[in-house]
Amino acid sequence: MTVRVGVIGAGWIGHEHIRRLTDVVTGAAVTAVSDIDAARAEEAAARVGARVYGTGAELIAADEVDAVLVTSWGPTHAEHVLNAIAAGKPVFCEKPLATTAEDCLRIVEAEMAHGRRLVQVGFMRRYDQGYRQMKEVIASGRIGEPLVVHCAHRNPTVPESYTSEMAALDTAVHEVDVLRWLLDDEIVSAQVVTPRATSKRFAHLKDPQIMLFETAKGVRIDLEVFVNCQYGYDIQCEAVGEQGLVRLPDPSSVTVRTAGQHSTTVLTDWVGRFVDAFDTEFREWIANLAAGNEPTGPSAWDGYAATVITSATVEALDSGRTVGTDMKPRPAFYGGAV
Ligand SMILES: NC(=O)C1=CN([C@@H]2O[C@H](COP(=O)(O)OP(=O)(O)OC[C@H]3O[C@@H](n4cnc5c(N)ncnc54)[C@H](O)[C@@H]3O)[C@@H](O)[C@H]2O)C=CC1
Ligand SMILES: O=C1[C@@H](O)[C@H](O)[C@@H](O)[C@H](O)[C@H]1O
Repeated sequence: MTVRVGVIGAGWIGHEHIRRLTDVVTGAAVTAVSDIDAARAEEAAARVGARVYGTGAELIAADEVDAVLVTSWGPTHAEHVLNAIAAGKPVFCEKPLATTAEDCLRIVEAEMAHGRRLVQVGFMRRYDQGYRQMKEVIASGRIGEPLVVHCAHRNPTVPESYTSEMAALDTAVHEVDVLRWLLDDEIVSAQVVTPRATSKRFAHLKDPQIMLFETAKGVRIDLEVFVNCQYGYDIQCEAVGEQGLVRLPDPSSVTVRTAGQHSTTVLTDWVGRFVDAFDTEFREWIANLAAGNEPTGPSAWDGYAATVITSATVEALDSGRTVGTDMKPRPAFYGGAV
C-alpha cells in the first residue's frame, strides 16, 4: 500500500522531506501540498505531480491524503495537528509540536480522546546511529549509572532574526528530547549561564549560552549552545557513568595528510549531519503507517515535555534563576519509558 502524504509548509525542510518521501522512502507518495505562500506550494507540488490546496484544513480533509506532514512555522503547528487528529489522520509534525505547553496539552488530550496514537514529532536524533549506539551502551549498564552528560550544539552562524530565546526553543530542543530518551529520565530543572559573548554575533543575541539541566534521578547535564561558532555545525555528547563513559562519534570522513598537516572535514549544516537519521525517521514512520500500526517515534507527550522544558529554559535565561519544569504526570496512554 502506498501512503499518500499531504505536506503543509513548503519551505526549507518541507522541500527536504518532499524529496525524501519521493526519492528515498519506498511506499510513500506526496499527493498534496499547501503553503500560505502560493508560489512555494505550486513549485514544490509541480516537482512531484501533487495537487495544491489553498489551506491546511482543506488539504487535511482531502480524500487523496492518508497522512499529514506539518513543516510550516512553529506557531501554526498546533492548529494543523489538531485538525489532523479531528480527521482521524496520522500526522508527522516537525519540531516544535507547539510553541506553548497549553497547546501541546490540547494535542495530547485530543489524541487520547481519539484513543489511538496519531502524532509523531520530528525529533530525528533518536534515529541517528551514533545516538542509538549510545542508548544501547547506557541501557546495557556497561558504563554504570549515568552521572553527568556534557553536550555542545554549535552552528556556524545564524541570521539577525534569530533571538536569544531561540537558543532553547529552536536549537537546544533537540538535546532536550534526545537526552530524555537516552537517559530514560525526565528533566526537572533548567539554569542558563551566559559567558563572555562572541564578537561574531548580532548585538541583541546572547551567544554562547551554557544550559544546565538536572534530571529526576539527579544526573547533571551541561549544554553549550553556540550558534555563531564560525567553524562548522558541530554536535557533541558525552555521558559519564560510574564506571566509564560513552561518546557520540563524529560523522565519518576521510582524513587527509598533506603539506605537513593531518586533517578531516567538519560539516557545516544539520542537513548533511543528520541526513541518514532523517531518512530512517521517515522510513520507519511510513512503514508503520503502511502496516496499519501506530507511529512508534517521538510522541505528542514527548513534544509536550520538550516544550515545557525549553520554556523553563527561556524563563531561566530571562530571570537568571534555576527554574523547575512544571510538568503534568505522564498518562498511561504514552507508556512507561520516557
Ligand atoms: N528537525 C530539524 O532538524 C529541523 C526542523 N525544522 C522545523 O521545521 C519547521 C519549518 O522550518 P523551515 O522549513 O526552516 O522554515 P521555512 O520558513 O523555510 O518554511 C516554512 C514554510 O511554512 C509556510 N507556512 C507558514 N505558515 C503556514 C501555514 N499556516 N500553512 C501553510 N504554510 C505555512 C511558510 O510560507 C514557509 O514556506 C519549523 O518548525 C522548524 O523548527 C527546521 C529545520 C530543521
Ligand atoms: O532544527 C534545527 C534548526 O532549527 C536549528 O536552528 C539547528 O540548530 C538544529 O541543529 C537543526 O536541527
